[in-house]
Order: sequence, then C-alpha cells, then structure tokens
Amino acid sequence: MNAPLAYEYTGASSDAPVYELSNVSKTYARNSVVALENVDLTLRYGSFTSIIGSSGCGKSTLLKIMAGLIPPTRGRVVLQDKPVTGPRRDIGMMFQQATLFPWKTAVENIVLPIEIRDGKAAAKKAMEKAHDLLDMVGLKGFESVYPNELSGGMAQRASICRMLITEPAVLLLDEPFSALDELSRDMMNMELQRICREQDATAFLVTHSIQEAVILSDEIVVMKPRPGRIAEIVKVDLPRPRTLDLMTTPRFGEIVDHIRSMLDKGEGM
Ligand SMILES: Nc1ncnc2c1ncn2[C@@H]1O[C@H](COP(=O)(O)OP(=O)(O)OP(=O)(O)O)[C@@H](O)[C@H]1O
Repeated sequence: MNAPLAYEYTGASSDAPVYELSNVSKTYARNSVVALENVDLTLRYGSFTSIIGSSGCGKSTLLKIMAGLIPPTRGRVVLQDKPVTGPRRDIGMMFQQATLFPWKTAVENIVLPIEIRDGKAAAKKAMEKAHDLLDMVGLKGFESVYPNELSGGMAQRASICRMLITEPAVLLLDEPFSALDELSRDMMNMELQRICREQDATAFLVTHSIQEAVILSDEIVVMKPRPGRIAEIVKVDLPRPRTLDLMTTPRFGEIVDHIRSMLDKGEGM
C-alpha cells in the first residue's frame, strides 16, 4: 500500500495496559503441534483489537490462553496486574453460537452467571440490571421469551447482555457473529462498537473477516502459521465512531488491501 500505516494514532484507547502477554508459546503435548511461538501483545484500556490469520494459525489457542482456559507452555499472561492462571470474573467471553439455555427465558439466561457465582438472591437483585441491558441491545419486551423464539441475531444480543452482566474488564470474542447473515452481522458489529464505547470495554476479537476487523478495531494482529506468530500489528486510523459508510472510503480500502496482501503472500495463510 502507498501510505504508511504507522502514522499518528488517534484510537479510542488510553495508554494504560490492561492485558500484557509476553513471550507466550503453546505446544500441544498430544500431537507436539507448536500452535503459538513467542507472542508478545499488549491491549490498552478501552481499545478494540482483532486477530486475523488463516485456519490453524493459533487464534483460538491464544484466546483460550488469555481466558485462562488453557495454560501456555511458556510465557506470561497478565490481566490488570495479576497473572492469569484460570478463568476469572473480570473476563467476559462470547462464542460463535449463542449458548443460551433453552429452558430459561432471556432474562433468566442473562442473570445466570450471577446465579452461578453468587446464588439465587443475587440473581434476583440483578434482574433490574438485566432488563436495562436488554433495553440497551434493543430487546425490550423480550425479557420473558425463550431462546427458541429469538432470531439468531436476537439470541446473540442476549448473549452480549449475559457477558456484560458481570461487568468484565475485558471482552474476549470468538467470531461472535459469524453464524449471522451479512446484514445482521454489520448491524451487530455497530451495536458491539456502541456497547464497547458505552462500557469503556477493552475488546479482543477473533475473526476471519478483514472488513469486520478494520471497521471495528484500533489495532489488528495479523498472524502467520506453523508455528503461529505475529506477522504484523496494523494500526487503524479511521475516525470514531465508525459507521458502515466508512467501508466505501479509500482509506478503508487501503487498509483492507494491505492486510489481504499479507494474508495472500503467505504471511497469514
Ligand atoms: N486441543 C488441541 N490438541 C492438539 N492440537 C490442537 C488442539 N487445539 C488446536 N490444535 C492445533 O493447534 C493449531 C492451532 O489451532 P487453533 O484452533 O488455535 O487455530 P485457529 O487459528 O483458531 O484456527 P481456526 O481459524 O480454524 O479456528 C492447529 O494446528 C490445531 O490443529
């Protein structure tokens, strides 16, 4: 691409680091696959970071290590000044499929993390907040509805509420909208942006879509495979708040082309 990508950075984040990964490596003992090698990464407060790269380059492995679901073989993961050694309350996660329990209503699903953590009385207290969250994501009136009566997009909105009810410091998102059609996905991405801004959340998104990464992110981590390493961290200088019409601007196109060329020439494939 013509213009350099590392110009003055005007992202939404402050400078304070929230997540700090140093020298993180992961070898799966079962098959000796080196999934990650020497990953260094800092996420700053209020920033939105995406990770992109071909299938098998270690994106999900990195997310699971950050979430404390699996340990790294080497290296250090620190969140809010404390090493991550297992699942934590200050980490919120969201997956591809909305994993709502079918026998619970939308609002009951949302307070479930509180019920599991602090018991039924605390969950009852959290009902008001759950209603506010449903309102925020446009699901007012759907509180008592069961998941099978919600569309895919509505179910993912409810999943966002369930992730936010515990007020996590960071949101780890594993392709949360990939099962949705393109229109719903664009709308949900704009919704996600709004929620992140409102909550001052620090977000980390695994995606296969270059466009999605560029429209949402302050920084994009481009991975290369075998073993999974960081090829480049691309800073995105598009103004905020982002709107979908930014996707037609030359700058958006330049950044997309730059990332695609890295993936095409094998850096991320
Ligand atoms: N539990 C596991 N046991 C052994 N090997 C694994 C395990 N999980 C992942 N791997 C291997 O580690 C490498 C990285 O996998 P990972 O799922 O992290 O990649 P990914 O970039 O998320 O892929 P995708 O885009 O397809 O989800 C792959 O070679 C994969 O086969």
